[in-house]
Amino acid sequence: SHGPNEPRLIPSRIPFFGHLPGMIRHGSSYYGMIAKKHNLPIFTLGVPKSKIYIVTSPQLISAIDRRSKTISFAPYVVQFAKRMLKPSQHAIEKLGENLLEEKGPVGLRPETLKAMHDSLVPGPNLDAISKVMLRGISTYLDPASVQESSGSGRIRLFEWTRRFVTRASTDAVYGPEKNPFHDPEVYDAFWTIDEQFILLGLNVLPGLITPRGSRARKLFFDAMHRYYSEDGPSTASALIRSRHAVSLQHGLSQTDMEHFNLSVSYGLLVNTVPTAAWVLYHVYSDESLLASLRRDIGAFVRREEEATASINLPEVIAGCRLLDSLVREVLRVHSTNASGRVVLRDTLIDDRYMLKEGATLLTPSAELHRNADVWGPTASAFDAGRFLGQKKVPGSAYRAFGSGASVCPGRFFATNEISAILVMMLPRYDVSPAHGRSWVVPKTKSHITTSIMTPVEDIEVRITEREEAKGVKWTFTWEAEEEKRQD
Ligand code: HEM
Repeated sequence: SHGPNEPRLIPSRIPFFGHLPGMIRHGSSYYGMIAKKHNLPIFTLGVPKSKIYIVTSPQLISAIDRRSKTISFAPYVVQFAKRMLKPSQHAIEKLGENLLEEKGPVGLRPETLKAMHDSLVPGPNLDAISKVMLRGISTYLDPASVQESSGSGRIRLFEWTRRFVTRASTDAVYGPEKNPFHDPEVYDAFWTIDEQFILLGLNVLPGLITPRGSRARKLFFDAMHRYYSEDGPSTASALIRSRHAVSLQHGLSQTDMEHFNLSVSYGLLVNTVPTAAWVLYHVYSDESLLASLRRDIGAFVRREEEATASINLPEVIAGCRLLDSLVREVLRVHSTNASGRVVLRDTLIDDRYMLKEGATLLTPSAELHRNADVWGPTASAFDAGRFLGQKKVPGSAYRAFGSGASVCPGRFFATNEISAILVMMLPRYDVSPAHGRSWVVPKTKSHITTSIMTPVEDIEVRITEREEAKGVKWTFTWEAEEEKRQD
């Protein structure tokens, strides 16, 4: 049934399955096709046994964000846990408690989320993990390591980025001393789980449907078991320690805590890796952007002695506006998340639209990021400087990290890491396509669980040290200035 005040139902010619085949065939671009045809700020798509509201207007998103308790992201978190993390019944019950937050922000889910936000917000905790991350990245990006990775002369850009971002991010979060990802088998297992995500997520006889995925998940859980048994969390970041404390308070078993780390690693890695690789691609494939950024970053280089150079990362991140704009623009252009919510109780939004309990609500980022009413006539083009001169857009129109109560807690860390990679690369290295002289714009694909598009085929490049960088000893530091932050 469909109420008169519900968002308009878009009819489908396919009985029973409704819009499901279109959604499977076209992925998130299906919503854009329908939005364009009907030009509606919100509409309903029927699917078997349920309905989905699609929102394409930033104003309505703000109204929805204000109702985050009844139009909630939390059921997705519970579903993710049930399908992917092999939790105990007790853990699932705990996670599903107080979903509507009628007792206030208490319970496993809201308290864990708060612990994540608190430990990743700009401040001493974020500085501490950024420092460890920086150390990890600089080891991989020193000339000897880059030379080693170039073995045959070619580097697969996304795969290479994945290697050092995984290492540096997990060292930062799990602590460099006992980080389970040091074991190459754990690294491979994690990325196999990602590859087999859809099959594992079906949660039906995974051992038969995806033996590889199933084995990888077991290997990952076993590694986390060793980490917890060796008191790994005591050597970890505030993020892991505070999650650990909340889990203990809610009586989670050690096994559940170990398993829940798959979701931590997932959030930590799967979007940062492709974003960092895209940033490198966009800068190195555009000579004038490359020159501008080298000039702007150059202003932050200290040369105290002959043949030495140093950069303090927080200064560049705070002061280089083009770098900031570039990272935002890469995320805007390649973002493809649906930011799902579940309507937990009938809710009226904008005094007009009645959203019914049990329905799903999606705010597809790609659609909003291409909206010319918001971004102007160049909405579909890549423009690294867009955010330098951009007229004010509503915050809810920029969807790369979601918004409202479920906004990504890792956004500051991710931005620090992506910026750090660029700042360490640009002064020292040239990157050129391995085949031919010109860069080819790659075809892209989306992945059901990640928020960033990836190329259908990896981009092969050559990385060479710049003449002017040879023989110079580079140092990269993370010294945050407390006073600056308080301004
Ligand atoms: C470029 C990198 C990243 C992108 C594009 C990204 C994007 C997103 C998006 C779109 C959401 C969903 C928000 C919503 O639906 O409203 C999200 C949620 C989340 N992200 Fe990120 N993320 C990134 C990096 C990170 C990092 C580094 C971490 C961990 C340190 C992280 C942890 C999380 C967590 C835990 C959630 C779930 C929040 C909740 O439960 O409400 N993300 N992220």
